[in-house]
Amino acid sequence: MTQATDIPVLDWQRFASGRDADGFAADLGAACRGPGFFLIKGHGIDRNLIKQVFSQATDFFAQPASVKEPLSIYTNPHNRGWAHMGSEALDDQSGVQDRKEAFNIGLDLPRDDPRVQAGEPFRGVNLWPEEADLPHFREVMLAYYNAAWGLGVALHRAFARDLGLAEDWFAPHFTAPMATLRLLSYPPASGTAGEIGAGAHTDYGAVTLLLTDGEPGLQVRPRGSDTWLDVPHMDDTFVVNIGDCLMRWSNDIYASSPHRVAPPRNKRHSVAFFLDPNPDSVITALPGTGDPRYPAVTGADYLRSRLDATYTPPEVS
Ligand SMILES: O=C(O)CCC(=O)C(=O)O
Ligand SMILES: [Fe+2]
Repeated sequence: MTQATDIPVLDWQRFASGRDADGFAADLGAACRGPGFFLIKGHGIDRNLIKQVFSQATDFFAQPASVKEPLSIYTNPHNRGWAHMGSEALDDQSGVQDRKEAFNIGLDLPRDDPRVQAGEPFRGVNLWPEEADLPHFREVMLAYYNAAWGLGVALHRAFARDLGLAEDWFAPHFTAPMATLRLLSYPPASGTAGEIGAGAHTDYGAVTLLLTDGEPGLQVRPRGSDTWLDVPHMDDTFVVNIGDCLMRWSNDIYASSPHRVAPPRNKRHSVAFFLDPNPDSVITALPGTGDPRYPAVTGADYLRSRLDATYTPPEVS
């Protein structure tokens, strides 16, 4: 088996026209079978919107903990809100907590949405900072959430093509997804032995669209390799990686590769958009991929099981 040792850069504009004239889907498929990580340029999301997301994130994290505390993810069973430093260990076997803080929003539903009223899993309302503190936060995050959702769904047209399916095969699975927009902030390394920004893990959903700020730290260990590669940062380019759901859907044809964030030299911000499927989507081997290697699981059950392993319950006082 050939082993990919680098992370390809792909130009989305080769596919965005709707015609796959020069084999973009096959190049994308090769990246998904190899490292499971690639960079996407020509993504079509407004550069200015991306700048605003980073600047709102900087302002959000700069607030004192007492202001962020009411938004704690612990007050919310739907994976929304603020995760304080030390609340998470993405490598749940390591016993080492990640040195980062984060803020999540999900699909924005009103309080009177029947799914919210019924208490369906991952169907909560978003938690927002006070408008007086961050007046544009909500509008910027929602605009970006929708743009990233659109790009993530569009990418699945190319995955489907590569996997020999109708291009719209995945569309019904992302109509009301458990997608999470997560702002991340990593403090500079303290120099303590064994510390980690984010422990080694695979992502849980179908695909992750990541924006980085240029401060190094992200590393990937491609399938079949025991070497950690630095994931490069390119201006106005997404780092995209395959998550467990798409690996399971593709019956291991695509790789959901372990990655981690080494403690950065300087403060580091990143913005992850995790595109998980609809909660009731059943993830089972796609047609034509052979005997299933995994039992069928719903999107919601899979995400719940992984989140439960990752979070440290708050101390009971
Ligand atoms: O911050 C990053 O660059 C990656 C974060 C990550 O892998 C995650 O939160 O799942
Ligand atoms: Fe990740």
